Amino acid sequence: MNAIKSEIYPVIWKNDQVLLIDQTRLPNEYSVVEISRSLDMAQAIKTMIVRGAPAIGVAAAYGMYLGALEIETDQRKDFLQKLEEVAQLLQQTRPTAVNLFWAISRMLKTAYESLGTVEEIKAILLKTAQDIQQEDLETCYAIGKNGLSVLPSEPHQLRILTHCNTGGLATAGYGTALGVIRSAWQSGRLLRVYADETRPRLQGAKLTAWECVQDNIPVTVISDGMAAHCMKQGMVDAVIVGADRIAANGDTANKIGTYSLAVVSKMHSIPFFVAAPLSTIDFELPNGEQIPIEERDPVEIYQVGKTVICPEGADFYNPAFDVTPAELITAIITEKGAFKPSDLSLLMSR
Ligand SMILES: CSC[C@H]1O[C@H](OP(=O)(O)O)[C@H](O)[C@@H]1O
Repeated sequence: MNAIKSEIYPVIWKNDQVLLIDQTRLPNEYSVVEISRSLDMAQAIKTMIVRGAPAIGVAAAYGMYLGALEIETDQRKDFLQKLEEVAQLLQQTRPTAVNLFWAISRMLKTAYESLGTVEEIKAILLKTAQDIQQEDLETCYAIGKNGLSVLPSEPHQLRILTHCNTGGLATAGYGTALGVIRSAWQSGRLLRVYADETRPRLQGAKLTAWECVQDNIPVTVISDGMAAHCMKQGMVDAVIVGADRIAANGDTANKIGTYSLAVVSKMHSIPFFVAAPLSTIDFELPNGEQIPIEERDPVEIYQVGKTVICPEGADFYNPAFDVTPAELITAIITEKGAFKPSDLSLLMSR
């Protein structure tokens, strides 16, 4: 079997600060940003210093605690009112990943349900943020294990294509889709990963490739446009991606480019899996039509590094996510097991 390192934790609580791996500087520079204020945490999420649906949920939870520390009152009502303002600040950072809103709601619920003093509430908020982080790490290990049970049985060593980054950097650690890939590697079930570079922010080329190299997992980086060709050439046995928001019927919002991967996978009868924690499922949304799709600054399209690659006069469109219809998804792998999209309702209130 194969050993892995997988000690990549993008968010660390240490000495009354949050330490974030600066994911905008990887893979060329491993640097850590120290966050002590809720405003700085909001900025870190918006600028993608920390990114990845579960990871921004964990980051937002600590952002709520940092915001609570900034509230200087011992009056419960006043404290809760100001904590709502911190929640709004963090909710305005990125609209698609439901994990962010789930984590903020859980922190607010904790505060409202706590009957102690303001100081006692603050202490419980820290514990809740730490619980959210630990639970997500354990969830990723469970997703990794559950993913093994649905991977194709042949060939024994699989060639798995993935999109964007869904590893330790995108979660509390270990990863969702990349967590399944790690588990396959540890079990001797993986031959190679094909990582879409994932324009425009290049999370695949920069982050997934970096995580695979850290764990000595064979990885081939391809441009997004090559995925269909690789499938047509018979180079891919399965596709596994993450998710930012899954509607109740299984429609899934994920990094832009996921939908086209699903269409081509269907065309070539290649199983297409989504790996995500229950905190990514939005049971209040009946289908994917209402999932808010973040549109980011066009500079991400027309500038690569410091080089402008497009002429003056061109227009730009930069949606950060797209929605894959449930009928294109073979199974959704969660910490509770793998489910057909049509069976997601079995997971409600689990
Ligand atoms: C563990 S799934 C992470 C999910 O989030 C990513 O988006 P972003 O890099 O913009 O935060 C991408 O959609 C991944 O699939």
